[in-house]
This record gives sequence, structure tokens and C-alpha cells, in this order.
Amino acid sequence: MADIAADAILSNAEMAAADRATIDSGAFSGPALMENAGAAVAAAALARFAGAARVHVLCGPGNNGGDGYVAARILAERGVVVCVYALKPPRPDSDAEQAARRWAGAVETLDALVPHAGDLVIDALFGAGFSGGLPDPVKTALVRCRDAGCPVLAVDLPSGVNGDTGEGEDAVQCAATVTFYRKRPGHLLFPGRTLCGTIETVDIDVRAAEPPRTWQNGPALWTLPRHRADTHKYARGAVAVLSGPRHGTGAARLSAMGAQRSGPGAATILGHPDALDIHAAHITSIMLRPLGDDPLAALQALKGLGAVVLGPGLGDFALARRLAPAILIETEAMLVLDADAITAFADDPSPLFEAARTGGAERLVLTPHAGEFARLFPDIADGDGGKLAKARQAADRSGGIVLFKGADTVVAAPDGRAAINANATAALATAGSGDVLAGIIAGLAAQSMPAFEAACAAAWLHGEAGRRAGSHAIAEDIADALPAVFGEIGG
Ligand SMILES: NC(=O)C1=CN([C@@H]2O[C@H](COP(=O)(O)OP(=O)(O)OC[C@H]3O[C@@H](n4cnc5c(N)ncnc54)[C@H](O)[C@@H]3O)[C@@H](O)[C@H]2O)[C@@H](O)CC1
Ligand SMILES: Nc1ncnc2c1ncn2[C@@H]1O[C@H](COP(=O)(O)OP(=O)(O)O)[C@@H](O)[C@H]1O
Ligand SMILES: [K+]
Repeated sequence: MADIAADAILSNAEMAAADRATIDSGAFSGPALMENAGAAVAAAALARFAGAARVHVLCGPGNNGGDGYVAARILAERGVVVCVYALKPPRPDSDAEQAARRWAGAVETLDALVPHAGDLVIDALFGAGFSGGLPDPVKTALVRCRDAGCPVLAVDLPSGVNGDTGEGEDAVQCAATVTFYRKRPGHLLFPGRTLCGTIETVDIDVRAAEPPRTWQNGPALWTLPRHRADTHKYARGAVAVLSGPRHGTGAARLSAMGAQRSGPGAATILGHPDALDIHAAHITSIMLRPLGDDPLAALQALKGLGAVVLGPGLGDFALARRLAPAILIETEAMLVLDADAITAFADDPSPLFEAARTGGAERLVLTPHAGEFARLFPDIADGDGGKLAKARQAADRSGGIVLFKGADTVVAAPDGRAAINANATAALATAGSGDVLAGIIAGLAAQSMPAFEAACAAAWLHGEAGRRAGSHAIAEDIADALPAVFGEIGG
């Protein structure tokens, strides 16, 4: 059986398959895995909530409940005052039923639960097997926990949170969540990420059946470009950014600043002469070129062109519709399509998607926020399945990398790879921050980084830069923080 990197994320189904593969291999029985899981929960309860007067363990009918019975038994053996409540008895002949039999104390119904502020609640009602909405007795019990103000420790997932999507309107806010082997998407996608509290991932000796296709984004996923000592500026790649009109030049400048600080040899802003006059008053090392009557020719004239940013502050939908497919088909540059250039294709995205396929694998990176995503992929946006599945569907349809922005940015490739970004803070929720991100992607792509890796690395670096710039940063500060972030991780 393959083992997989610690930053892999497994869907509920992949996690269940890993459990089954581990059991089928004979390495561990189901009850032994459940014992490991329950012991990890008990250990977390003792370590994090040592002073709890009583521990209330709420058990569901499946294996999540089974983990709860194990934890209850171990805590009671350690002298903790434990009360157990069940929504209903465990499924007959299940591992959970065995675990429940080994719990020697009373089992009450959920309506008997009366938690107090100094108590701890262990939520072992539902985990990976949950779908749909919470039953009413569970909702009532969780509201009681919330009103009592006592901390809740979730087993695997806060009950009511969908492990695949992170959705979970009725789940209670947990202080901590103990999950097993690998995270699920729902631990990182909102609102699940918030509801989990602190997440502890415990290795309970599960072994994966299949190679992963989803990861938590981080430096282990990509390698930043490095340059030889004898390199020169044209060898380091060049980025072009298309400017908006005279009164809309800031976004292009922010993209160019993000690009320039990500390591290529040169960045050039192309635009109409009156817009370039405004740029000239603001910038020094970024080059300026008139777009002229033939924008494609203007781009092709740039030495070492490796990536183009099209869209931030652009304003000109017709130009976007004309230029984007031409860049994909007639140049070798990577195209980062953002903002207005995404909206430009809302009525008919097919020429863009066809050009992405004609232009070859991974030449297009789309960076929509939720509004832009809904304009380009309205049916996918309206569908079920959560942000991860939606980003994957969009990548598959478009033939490009889709970086679906937000507090829980997801990057998806047409071949099914996907990463969820979790290092960004609300510092990034400031006007122009997305323009900087588009520039970083282009800056990395211009240095020959493959598009999926460039998009993932950019999202992570952007998050670190926002963190470093602080909660009151403006977009310029995020760009300015980049060299220190690169310095720190050795880029
Ligand atoms: N061997 C394994 O498979 C292991 C599983 N583990 C635990 O097992 C959990 C998964 O176990 P299960 O697959 O049994 O799933 P769960 O225990 O999460 O839930 C399954 C049960 O809940 C019911 N259910 C689901 N949605 C419902 C809804 N909306 N309303 C009412 N009832 C609903 C199902 O009918 C089923 O009876 C993990 O989260 C983890 O805690 C751990 O013990 C480690 C080993
Ligand atoms: N609460 C948040 N936490 C982390 N990142 C965020 C949050 N809100 C926004 N972001 C990030 O900030 C950037 C905003 O980009 P965008 O919506 O295009 O804004 P703009 O067009 O003003 O640049 C995106 O990278 C997004 O993922
Ligand atoms: K749970």
C-alpha cells in the first residue's frame, strides 16, 4: 500500500477506502483502528481540557460514535467523571457496537444532557459518514452546549460539517477537532475550517490505498525557480501586464509590482499612451510600452516574454475577447486571466476554452473570485458539491488552471489535481490584493514554473505576504512584503 505525504487531503470516500485497505491488509482490524482513534481523542481531552469537571460524550450510530465510546472508557479509566449519551444505539454487528459494549457505564438519551460551563463535551455524533441535515435532537443538544459555554472537542469533524464540502450550518463551534490520518476538505473549507477550532491530525496507522490528488497548499507542493549565478535579465523571463484606461491604471501597476517581486527579469506594462503617462508618474523599474493598433504584435515584440496578465482594471471587454485566445494560440506565454478579462467571456466562454485546449496543456490560469466564477461558470456555481468540486469542474471544462479565490482559495487543474490554501488571512481582503496575486502567478510562470505549481505557490506566497504586512496592509504593502517572504523560504 502506498503511503502518502502528510499534506495530502482525502475525501470522505478516499478516507473510507484507506480505512478498508488498512483493515484488508491485515495490518489492523476495524476495532483496533477505532481503539487508536478513541485513544487519541481521550489523550487530546486530557491534554487540552485537563481541568474539566465532567466530560459529556455524545455518541452517534456509526463509527464516529464508536470512537466516542472508546474515548469515554479510557477517560473513565483515568478517573475522569464521564457521562455518555446516544442519539440511537450503534448499528448492529458494527465495530461501534463492540466499542459500546466495552463501555461499562450508563448510556442516556441526548435530552438528558445538561452541560455546565466547566465541563467538556466530546462530539462523537457524526463524522465522515454524515450527509444532509442534523436530526432535531442533535440540534437541540448542540444548542445546549453552545448556551452552556463549555468547550466542545469534535471527533473527526464537528457533527453536521460535511467532510467533502465544509458546509455545516447547524454545527456547533468547537474548541478543537481531532481527526485521523489525513484531513478532509471540510477541515479547510469554510465554514468547516472555523467550526473545527484547532485541528489535531493524529496518525492512527491507516495506510492510503491510492495516490492523493488533493493537498493542503504549502511549499512541499512546489519548487520555486532558481537562477544560475551567470543568468541575465532576459534568461529570467519577462512579464507583460495590459493596462486599463487613464483613470484605471492602478490595478495593472499592482499586478506588475507583484510580478516583478516574484523574480522574473523584467516586467512591462502595455497600454494606451495617455494611460502610460499616468504610470510613468508612479513607477521606475517597470517598463512602459504603447499597445498600438496591433496588441498581439506589441506583446510579441517583448524579449523573453513568459507570461501575460490580462484583466485587472482593463475595462475593455472587446480587447480581452480578441487578445486572450490570440495569446494562447499565437504565443508561447502563459496567460493569467483575471477580473474584467474573465467577465468579458461571461456570455460565451467557448472561444477561450477552445484556445486553452489548442494552446496546449496548462497555458491558462483563471483567477476568479466567487462573483467572477459565477459569471463564467453559472451552472457549476449553482450546483452542489462545494468549492473544491466546483473548482475541479471549472478546470475540467475550461482546460485551464482555476484559482478560485476567497478566504479558502482552491487551485484546481484539468487533470484533477487540486490544492486548498489555508495560510491566508483577512489582511488580503483589501482592494487590489487580487491584482498583486495575478502578478505573482505571472512572475513565477515567466520563470518556467508550470501553471498549477505557479498558481499554488503564488496563493501561498500571497498569504504569507499578507500575514507579514499585517492586518491593516494595503495592496502595495502585500507586494512590498514579497521579497522578505521569498528570502525566508529560500526562493
Ligand atoms: N475503520 C474505520 O472506518 C474508522 C473510522 N473511524 C471513525 O468513523 C467515522 C466514520 O464512520 P461512519 O462511516 O460509520 O460514519 P458516521 O459515524 O459519521 O455516521 C454514520 C451514521 O450516521 C447516519 N447518518 C448520516 N447522516 C445522517 C443524517 N443527516 N441524519 C441522521 N443520521 C445520519 C448514517 O446512517 C450512519 O448510521 C469517522 O468519522 C471516524 O470518526 C475511526 O474509528 C477510525 C477508523
Ligand atoms: N478573508 C480572507 N482571508 C484570506 N484571503 C482572502 C480573504 N478575503 C479575500 N482574500 C484574498 O484576497 C484576494 C482578493 O482578490 P480580489 O477579490 O480579486 O480583489 P481585488 O479585485 O480588489 O484585487 C484574493 O486572493 C482572495 O483569495
Ligand atoms: K463528530
